[in-house]
Amino acid sequence: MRGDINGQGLRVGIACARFNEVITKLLLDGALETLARCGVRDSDITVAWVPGSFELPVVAHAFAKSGRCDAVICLGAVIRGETSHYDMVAGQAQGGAGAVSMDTGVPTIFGVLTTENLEQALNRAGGKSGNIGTNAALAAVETASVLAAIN
Ligand SMILES: O=c1[nH]c(NC[C@H](O)[C@H](O)[C@H](O)CO)c([N+](=O)[O-])c(=O)[nH]1
Repeated sequence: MRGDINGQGLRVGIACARFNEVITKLLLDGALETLARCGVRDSDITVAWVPGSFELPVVAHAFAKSGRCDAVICLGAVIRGETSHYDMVAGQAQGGAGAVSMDTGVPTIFGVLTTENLEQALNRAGGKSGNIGTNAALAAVETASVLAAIN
């Protein structure tokens, strides 16, 4: 069984962290462009900005429990050089996103960069290593497709 990347009719919630917005805006741009390429209508996409990656899971959970989202994407950038609590922020974002998926059954995609420095983040936000926002959007559409086939 394989999912496809046909996003027509798919409703997507995106929780995006404002912290390191210079990076997360690029991730969001990549995700939105990819969702459009997959056929997801603009009107079926809701973007919610949160202060930082630590707050992503609670908003992702609200999207998933609303009954109005077939997939949820969490976008953020946690950069070690800027914080002494890097592991806590990154851990909450990762663990929280996974918990939302398992708690609700709504695919909640972890599109949060965890890097050592800004350069590594820029490379993964549309630079030479691609765009994690694009990858997250594709994962959201494909996983929703697989779940639709199973259910
Ligand atoms: O998304 C991030 N939030 C960060 N902190 C804010 C955090 O996510 C919460 O918004 C804050 O702790 C308030 O709860 C970061 N740093 O601290 O460096 C970071 O690198 N990335």
